[in-house]
Amino acid sequence: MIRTAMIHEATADHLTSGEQEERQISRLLNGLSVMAALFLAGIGTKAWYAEHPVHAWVLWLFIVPVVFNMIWYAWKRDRAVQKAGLLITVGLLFAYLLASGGEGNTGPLWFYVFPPLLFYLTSLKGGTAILLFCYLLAVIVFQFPGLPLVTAEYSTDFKIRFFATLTFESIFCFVLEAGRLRARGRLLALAKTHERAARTDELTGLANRREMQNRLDTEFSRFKRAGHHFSVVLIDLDLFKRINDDHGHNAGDSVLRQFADLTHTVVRQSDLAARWGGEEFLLLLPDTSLLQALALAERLRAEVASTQFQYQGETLPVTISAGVCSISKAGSVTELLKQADIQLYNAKDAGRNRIAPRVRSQSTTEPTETRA
Ligand SMILES: Nc1nc2c(ncn2[C@@H]2O[C@H](COP(=O)(O)OP(=O)(O)OP(=O)(O)O)[C@@H](O)[C@H]2O)c(=O)[nH]1
Repeated sequence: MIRTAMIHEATADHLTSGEQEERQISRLLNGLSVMAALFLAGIGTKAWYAEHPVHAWVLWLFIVPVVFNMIWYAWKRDRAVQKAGLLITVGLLFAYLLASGGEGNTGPLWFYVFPPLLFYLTSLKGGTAILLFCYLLAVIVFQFPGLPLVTAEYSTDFKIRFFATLTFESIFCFVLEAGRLRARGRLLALAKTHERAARTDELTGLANRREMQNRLDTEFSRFKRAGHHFSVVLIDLDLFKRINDDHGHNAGDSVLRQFADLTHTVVRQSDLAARWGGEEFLLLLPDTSLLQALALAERLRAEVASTQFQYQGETLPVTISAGVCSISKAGSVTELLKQADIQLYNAKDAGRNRIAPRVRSQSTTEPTETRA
Protein backbone atom coordinates (compact mmCIF):
# COMPACT_ATOMS: atom_id res chain seq x y z
CA MET A 1 0.00 0.00 0.00
CA ILE A 2 2.59 2.53 1.07
CA ARG A 3 6.17 2.85 -0.03
CA THR A 4 8.82 5.13 1.36
CA ALA A 5 10.35 7.43 -1.21
CA MET A 6 13.97 7.32 -2.24
CA ILE A 7 15.29 10.84 -2.51
CA HIS A 8 17.17 11.70 -5.67
CA GLU A 9 19.64 14.54 -6.09
CA ALA A 10 18.07 17.58 -7.68
CA THR A 11 19.91 18.37 -10.89
CA ALA A 12 17.88 21.36 -11.95
CA ASP A 13 19.74 23.98 -13.95
CA HIS A 14 19.22 27.19 -12.01
CA LEU A 15 20.21 29.52 -14.85
CA THR A 16 17.27 31.22 -16.50
CA SER A 17 17.21 31.20 -20.29
CA GLY A 18 17.51 35.01 -20.27
CA GLU A 19 20.70 34.80 -18.23
CA GLN A 20 22.07 32.11 -20.54
CA GLU A 21 21.41 34.28 -23.57
CA GLU A 22 23.10 37.27 -21.95
CA ARG A 23 26.17 35.14 -21.24
CA GLN A 24 26.18 33.98 -24.83
CA ILE A 25 26.01 37.59 -26.04
CA SER A 26 28.92 38.54 -23.78
CA ARG A 27 31.02 35.68 -25.13
CA LEU A 28 30.14 36.75 -28.68
CA LEU A 29 31.07 40.35 -27.91
CA ASN A 30 34.42 39.24 -26.51
CA GLY A 31 35.09 37.29 -29.71
CA LEU A 32 34.01 40.22 -31.89
CA SER A 33 36.19 42.58 -29.85
CA VAL A 34 39.26 40.40 -30.38
CA MET A 35 38.46 40.21 -34.10
CA ALA A 36 37.93 43.98 -34.28
CA ALA A 37 41.26 44.66 -32.55
CA LEU A 38 43.08 42.30 -34.97
CA PHE A 39 41.37 43.87 -38.01
CA LEU A 40 42.16 47.38 -36.85
CA ALA A 41 45.80 46.42 -36.28
CA GLY A 42 46.02 44.72 -39.70
CA ILE A 43 44.23 47.40 -41.74
CA GLY A 44 46.12 50.10 -39.84
CA THR A 45 49.42 48.43 -40.77
CA LYS A 46 48.31 48.17 -44.38
CA ALA A 47 47.42 51.88 -44.37
CA TRP A 48 50.84 52.64 -42.87
CA TYR A 49 52.63 50.86 -45.71
CA ALA A 50 50.29 52.50 -48.23
CA GLU A 51 51.63 55.86 -47.02
CA HIS A 52 48.47 56.84 -45.08
CA PRO A 53 50.04 57.37 -41.65
CA VAL A 54 47.19 59.47 -40.18
CA HIS A 55 44.60 56.87 -41.16
CA ALA A 56 46.85 54.13 -39.79
CA TRP A 57 47.24 55.92 -36.43
CA VAL A 58 43.48 56.57 -36.11
CA LEU A 59 42.75 52.87 -36.72
CA TRP A 60 45.40 51.80 -34.20
CA LEU A 61 43.99 54.30 -31.69
CA PHE A 62 40.57 52.65 -31.97
CA ILE A 63 42.17 49.45 -30.63
CA VAL A 64 42.53 51.20 -27.25
CA PRO A 65 38.79 51.56 -26.41
CA VAL A 66 38.09 48.07 -27.80
CA VAL A 67 40.73 46.47 -25.55
CA PHE A 68 39.81 48.74 -22.64
CA ASN A 69 36.17 47.64 -22.97
CA MET A 70 37.23 43.96 -22.81
CA ILE A 71 39.41 44.54 -19.74
CA TRP A 72 36.62 46.52 -18.04
CA TYR A 73 34.14 43.71 -18.66
CA ALA A 74 36.60 41.07 -17.40
CA TRP A 75 36.98 43.13 -14.23
CA LYS A 76 33.42 44.39 -13.56
CA ARG A 77 31.31 41.81 -15.43
CA ASP A 78 28.87 44.59 -16.35
CA ARG A 79 27.16 43.44 -19.54
CA ALA A 80 25.26 46.70 -20.15
CA VAL A 81 28.54 48.67 -20.10
CA GLN A 82 30.18 46.05 -22.34
CA LYS A 83 27.40 46.37 -24.94
CA ALA A 84 27.24 50.16 -24.79
CA GLY A 85 31.07 50.46 -24.89
CA LEU A 86 31.36 48.34 -28.01
CA LEU A 87 28.41 50.00 -29.79
CA ILE A 88 29.76 53.51 -29.10
CA THR A 89 33.29 52.53 -30.24
CA VAL A 90 31.97 50.89 -33.42
CA GLY A 91 29.63 53.85 -34.04
CA LEU A 92 32.49 56.34 -33.71
CA LEU A 93 34.70 54.20 -35.96
CA PHE A 94 32.01 54.13 -38.66
CA ALA A 95 31.49 57.88 -38.34
CA TYR A 96 35.23 58.35 -38.84
CA LEU A 97 35.32 55.98 -41.84
CA LEU A 98 32.32 57.78 -43.35
CA ALA A 99 33.85 61.23 -42.89
CA SER A 100 37.37 60.26 -43.99
CA GLY A 101 36.40 57.74 -46.64
CA GLY A 102 39.04 55.37 -45.30
CA GLU A 103 41.38 54.03 -47.98
CA GLY A 104 40.16 54.63 -51.54
CA ASN A 105 36.79 55.92 -50.27
CA THR A 106 35.78 52.39 -49.20
CA GLY A 107 35.31 53.28 -45.51
CA PRO A 108 31.48 53.44 -45.59
CA LEU A 109 31.38 49.80 -46.73
CA TRP A 110 32.16 48.78 -43.12
CA PHE A 111 28.76 50.20 -42.24
CA TYR A 112 27.13 46.98 -43.40
CA VAL A 113 28.44 45.27 -40.26
CA PHE A 114 26.33 47.56 -38.10
CA PRO A 115 22.62 46.62 -38.67
CA PRO A 116 22.83 42.93 -37.66
CA LEU A 117 25.02 43.74 -34.66
CA LEU A 118 22.75 46.60 -33.63
CA PHE A 119 19.51 44.63 -33.75
CA TYR A 120 21.10 41.67 -31.97
CA LEU A 121 22.54 43.76 -29.14
CA THR A 122 19.71 46.24 -28.62
CA SER A 123 15.97 45.98 -29.13
CA LEU A 124 14.13 46.33 -32.44
CA LYS A 125 13.01 49.83 -31.46
CA GLY A 126 16.39 50.90 -30.08
CA GLY A 127 18.22 49.43 -33.09
CA THR A 128 15.93 51.22 -35.53
CA ALA A 129 16.40 54.54 -33.70
CA ILE A 130 20.22 54.23 -33.74
CA LEU A 131 20.17 53.18 -37.41
CA LEU A 132 18.03 56.20 -38.37
CA PHE A 133 20.52 58.40 -36.54
CA CYS A 134 23.36 56.80 -38.54
CA TYR A 135 21.42 57.39 -41.78
CA LEU A 136 21.07 61.05 -40.82
CA LEU A 137 24.82 61.20 -40.17
CA ALA A 138 25.53 59.65 -43.58
CA VAL A 139 23.13 62.08 -45.30
CA ILE A 140 24.89 65.06 -43.65
CA VAL A 141 28.36 63.76 -44.60
CA PHE A 142 27.26 63.01 -48.18
CA GLN A 143 25.41 66.31 -48.65
CA PHE A 144 27.92 68.60 -46.96
CA PRO A 145 31.44 67.46 -47.84
CA GLY A 146 32.79 70.84 -46.76
CA LEU A 147 31.97 70.29 -43.08
CA PRO A 148 34.89 70.27 -40.61
CA LEU A 149 36.42 66.76 -40.18
CA VAL A 150 34.76 65.61 -43.42
CA THR A 151 37.51 64.91 -45.95
CA ALA A 152 35.83 62.42 -48.27
CA GLU A 153 33.72 63.11 -51.30
CA TYR A 154 31.55 60.41 -52.79
CA SER A 155 30.06 60.07 -56.26
CA THR A 156 26.29 60.25 -56.69
CA ASP A 157 26.26 56.65 -57.91
CA PHE A 158 28.06 55.49 -54.77
CA LYS A 159 25.66 57.42 -52.49
CA ILE A 160 22.55 55.97 -54.18
CA ARG A 161 23.91 52.42 -54.08
CA PHE A 162 25.13 52.82 -50.52
CA PHE A 163 21.72 53.95 -49.24
CA ALA A 164 19.77 51.45 -51.33
CA THR A 165 21.83 48.45 -50.24
CA LEU A 166 22.04 49.58 -46.62
CA THR A 167 18.26 50.09 -46.48
CA PHE A 168 17.72 46.66 -47.97
CA GLU A 169 20.10 45.09 -45.46
CA SER A 170 18.56 46.97 -42.52
CA ILE A 171 15.01 45.89 -43.40
CA PHE A 172 16.19 42.31 -43.85
CA CYS A 173 17.98 42.35 -40.47
CA PHE A 174 14.90 43.88 -38.79
CA VAL A 175 12.61 41.18 -40.21
CA LEU A 176 15.03 38.39 -39.27
CA GLU A 177 15.52 39.68 -35.74
CA ALA A 178 11.75 40.18 -35.28
CA GLY A 179 11.26 36.55 -36.41
CA ARG A 180 14.02 35.36 -34.09
CA LEU A 181 12.47 37.20 -31.13
CA ARG A 182 9.00 35.81 -31.94
CA ALA A 183 10.34 32.26 -32.17
CA ARG A 184 12.30 32.78 -28.96
CA GLY A 185 9.16 34.02 -27.18
CA ARG A 186 7.20 30.98 -28.35
CA LEU A 187 9.99 28.63 -27.27
CA LEU A 188 10.21 30.23 -23.84
CA ALA A 189 6.43 29.95 -23.36
CA LEU A 190 6.59 26.31 -24.44
CA ALA A 191 9.51 25.59 -22.11
CA LYS A 192 7.57 27.22 -19.25
CA THR A 193 4.52 25.05 -19.95
CA HIS A 194 6.69 21.92 -20.08
CA GLU A 195 8.51 22.90 -16.93
CA ARG A 196 5.21 23.42 -15.10
CA ALA A 197 3.91 20.10 -16.42
CA ALA A 198 7.08 18.33 -15.24
CA ARG A 199 6.42 19.60 -11.71
CA THR A 200 2.66 19.04 -11.59
CA ASP A 201 0.43 16.04 -11.19
CA GLU A 202 -1.88 15.99 -14.18
CA LEU A 203 -4.98 14.64 -12.43
CA THR A 204 -5.06 16.79 -9.30
CA GLY A 205 -3.01 19.83 -10.27
CA LEU A 206 -0.94 19.40 -7.10
CA ALA A 207 2.86 19.13 -7.17
CA ASN A 208 4.10 15.75 -8.32
CA ARG A 209 6.50 13.42 -6.57
CA ARG A 210 9.60 14.80 -8.30
CA GLU A 211 8.78 18.37 -7.28
CA MET A 212 8.17 17.24 -3.71
CA GLN A 213 11.49 15.39 -3.61
CA ASN A 214 13.30 18.54 -4.77
CA ARG A 215 11.51 20.65 -2.16
CA LEU A 216 12.27 18.11 0.58
CA ASP A 217 15.96 18.28 -0.32
CA THR A 218 15.86 22.09 -0.27
CA GLU A 219 14.06 22.15 3.06
CA PHE A 220 16.50 19.64 4.54
CA SER A 221 19.47 21.82 3.44
CA ARG A 222 17.76 24.80 5.10
CA PHE A 223 17.32 22.74 8.26
CA LYS A 224 20.99 21.69 8.29
CA ARG A 225 22.23 25.20 7.49
CA ALA A 226 19.97 27.36 9.65
CA GLY A 227 18.09 24.91 11.88
CA HIS A 228 14.67 25.63 10.32
CA HIS A 229 12.43 22.75 11.36
CA PHE A 230 9.86 21.23 9.05
CA SER A 231 7.35 18.41 9.18
CA VAL A 232 5.63 16.12 6.74
CA VAL A 233 2.17 14.57 6.67
CA LEU A 234 1.77 11.39 4.63
CA ILE A 235 -1.90 10.92 3.76
CA ASP A 236 -3.71 7.92 2.35
CA LEU A 237 -7.38 7.81 1.32
CA ASP A 238 -9.10 5.04 3.23
CA LEU A 239 -10.46 2.01 1.39
CA PHE A 240 -10.09 3.82 -1.89
CA LYS A 241 -10.17 0.58 -3.83
CA ARG A 242 -13.77 0.16 -2.69
CA ILE A 243 -14.73 3.55 -4.20
CA ASN A 244 -13.23 2.47 -7.51
CA ASP A 245 -14.90 -0.92 -7.35
CA ASP A 246 -18.32 0.38 -6.28
CA HIS A 247 -18.55 3.60 -8.31
CA GLY A 248 -16.00 3.24 -11.09
CA HIS A 249 -12.54 4.57 -11.81
CA ASN A 250 -13.85 7.99 -12.89
CA ALA A 251 -15.53 8.42 -9.52
CA GLY A 252 -12.16 7.57 -7.89
CA ASP A 253 -10.45 10.19 -10.05
CA SER A 254 -13.08 12.75 -9.12
CA VAL A 255 -12.54 12.02 -5.40
CA LEU A 256 -8.79 12.52 -5.82
CA ARG A 257 -9.43 15.91 -7.46
CA GLN A 258 -11.94 16.99 -4.81
CA PHE A 259 -9.53 15.95 -2.06
CA ALA A 260 -6.74 17.98 -3.71
CA ASP A 261 -9.01 21.06 -3.81
CA LEU A 262 -9.89 20.60 -0.17
CA THR A 263 -6.23 20.27 0.79
CA HIS A 264 -5.53 23.63 -0.85
CA THR A 265 -7.99 25.31 1.50
CA VAL A 266 -6.31 23.86 4.59
CA VAL A 267 -2.56 24.30 3.94
CA ARG A 268 -0.69 27.60 4.03
CA GLN A 269 0.80 29.33 0.99
CA SER A 270 4.30 28.30 2.08
CA ASP A 271 3.33 24.62 2.49
CA LEU A 272 3.59 22.19 -0.39
CA ALA A 273 0.96 19.56 -1.12
CA ALA A 274 1.90 16.81 -3.57
CA ARG A 275 0.39 13.66 -4.96
CA TRP A 276 2.91 11.14 -3.75
CA GLY A 277 1.51 8.04 -5.43
CA GLY A 278 -1.88 6.62 -6.52
CA GLU A 279 -4.11 7.62 -3.60
CA GLU A 280 -1.27 8.89 -1.39
CA PHE A 281 -0.53 12.55 -0.73
CA LEU A 282 2.34 14.25 1.06
CA LEU A 283 2.28 17.63 2.76
CA LEU A 284 5.53 19.47 3.40
CA LEU A 285 5.13 22.03 6.17
CA PRO A 286 8.13 24.37 6.54
CA ASP A 287 8.82 25.97 9.94
CA THR A 288 6.29 23.64 11.54
CA SER A 289 6.75 21.55 14.69
CA LEU A 290 5.37 18.05 15.14
CA LEU A 291 2.47 19.36 17.29
CA GLN A 292 1.54 22.02 14.76
CA ALA A 293 1.72 19.45 11.93
CA LEU A 294 -0.49 17.06 13.90
CA ALA A 295 -3.01 19.86 14.44
CA LEU A 296 -3.08 20.66 10.71
CA ALA A 297 -3.40 16.97 9.78
CA GLU A 298 -6.27 16.62 12.23
CA ARG A 299 -8.00 19.69 10.77
CA LEU A 300 -7.71 18.19 7.29
CA ARG A 301 -8.95 14.79 8.49
CA ALA A 302 -12.00 16.37 10.15
CA GLU A 303 -12.66 18.51 7.07
CA VAL A 304 -12.57 15.45 4.78
CA ALA A 305 -14.78 13.44 7.13
CA SER A 306 -17.39 16.19 7.22
CA THR A 307 -17.28 16.97 3.48
CA GLN A 308 -19.73 15.34 1.12
CA PHE A 309 -17.75 14.08 -1.86
CA GLN A 310 -20.09 14.00 -4.84
CA TYR A 311 -19.91 12.11 -8.11
CA GLN A 312 -22.81 12.24 -10.58
CA GLY A 313 -25.32 12.98 -7.85
CA GLU A 314 -24.00 10.27 -5.54
CA THR A 315 -22.34 10.96 -2.19
CA LEU A 316 -19.13 8.95 -1.76
CA PRO A 317 -17.78 7.88 1.64
CA VAL A 318 -14.30 9.41 1.95
CA THR A 319 -12.00 9.50 4.95
CA ILE A 320 -8.24 9.76 5.28
CA SER A 321 -5.52 8.40 7.51
CA ALA A 322 -2.20 10.17 7.95
CA GLY A 323 1.22 9.69 9.48
CA VAL A 324 3.07 12.76 10.70
CA CYS A 325 6.76 13.23 11.39
CA SER A 326 9.04 16.16 12.10
CA ILE A 327 12.64 16.45 10.91
CA SER A 328 13.73 16.81 14.54
CA LYS A 329 12.72 13.14 14.99
CA ALA A 330 14.67 11.96 11.93
CA GLY A 331 18.24 12.49 10.79
CA SER A 332 17.54 12.49 7.07
CA VAL A 333 14.74 12.94 4.56
CA THR A 334 14.68 9.19 3.91
CA GLU A 335 14.28 8.53 7.62
CA LEU A 336 11.63 11.25 7.89
CA LEU A 337 9.54 9.64 5.16
CA LYS A 338 10.08 6.20 6.65
CA GLN A 339 8.82 7.41 10.04
CA ALA A 340 5.79 9.09 8.45
CA ASP A 341 5.11 5.85 6.57
CA ILE A 342 5.29 3.84 9.81
CA GLN A 343 2.90 6.30 11.49
CA LEU A 344 0.49 6.05 8.55
CA TYR A 345 0.58 2.29 8.87
CA ASN A 346 -0.19 2.68 12.60
CA ALA A 347 -3.15 4.96 11.80
CA LYS A 348 -4.52 2.43 9.31
CA ASP A 349 -3.88 -0.41 11.71
CA ALA A 350 -5.73 1.43 14.48
CA GLY A 351 -8.90 1.58 12.38
CA ARG A 352 -8.43 4.34 9.72
CA ASN A 353 -9.86 7.88 9.66
CA ARG A 354 -7.21 8.98 12.13
CA ILE A 355 -3.84 10.67 12.51
CA ALA A 356 -0.72 9.15 14.08
CA PRO A 357 1.27 9.46 16.26
CA ARG A 358 -1.07 10.06 19.15
CA VAL A 359 0.29 12.81 21.36
CA ARG A 360 -1.29 15.06 23.93
CA SER A 361 -1.47 18.73 23.18
CA GLN A 362 0.83 20.89 25.32
CA SER A 363 -1.93 23.33 26.19
CA THR A 364 -4.84 20.97 26.78
CA THR A 365 -5.28 17.41 27.86
CA GLU A 366 -7.28 16.60 24.72
CA PRO A 367 -5.58 14.08 22.40
CA THR A 368 -4.82 15.42 18.93
CA GLU A 369 -5.88 12.14 17.43
CA THR A 370 -9.51 11.86 16.42
CA ARG A 371 -11.21 8.55 16.16
CA ALA A 372 -13.72 7.50 13.59
N1 LIG B 1 -9.42 6.15 -9.68
C1 LIG B 1 -8.13 6.04 -9.39
N2 LIG B 1 -7.70 5.05 -8.60
C2 LIG B 1 -6.41 4.95 -8.31
C3 LIG B 1 -5.48 5.85 -8.82
N3 LIG B 1 -4.26 5.49 -8.35
C4 LIG B 1 -4.44 4.41 -7.57
N4 LIG B 1 -5.74 4.06 -7.53
C5 LIG B 1 -6.37 2.96 -6.84
O1 LIG B 1 -6.26 3.14 -5.45
C6 LIG B 1 -6.49 1.85 -4.86
C7 LIG B 1 -5.62 1.71 -3.65
O2 LIG B 1 -6.01 0.55 -3.03
P1 LIG B 1 -5.24 -0.13 -1.83
O3 LIG B 1 -3.78 0.18 -1.96
O4 LIG B 1 -5.63 -1.55 -1.79
O5 LIG B 1 -5.72 0.62 -0.57
P2 LIG B 1 -7.13 1.09 -0.08
O6 LIG B 1 -8.27 0.41 -0.81
O7 LIG B 1 -7.13 2.56 -0.15
O8 LIG B 1 -7.17 0.59 1.38
P3 LIG B 1 -6.36 1.19 2.60
O9 LIG B 1 -5.27 2.04 2.03
O10 LIG B 1 -5.85 0.02 3.35
O11 LIG B 1 -7.34 1.98 3.37
C8 LIG B 1 -6.21 0.83 -5.95
O12 LIG B 1 -7.42 0.20 -6.32
C9 LIG B 1 -5.68 1.63 -7.12
O13 LIG B 1 -6.10 1.11 -8.36
C10 LIG B 1 -5.94 6.89 -9.69
O14 LIG B 1 -5.20 7.72 -10.19
N5 LIG B 1 -7.28 6.93 -9.93
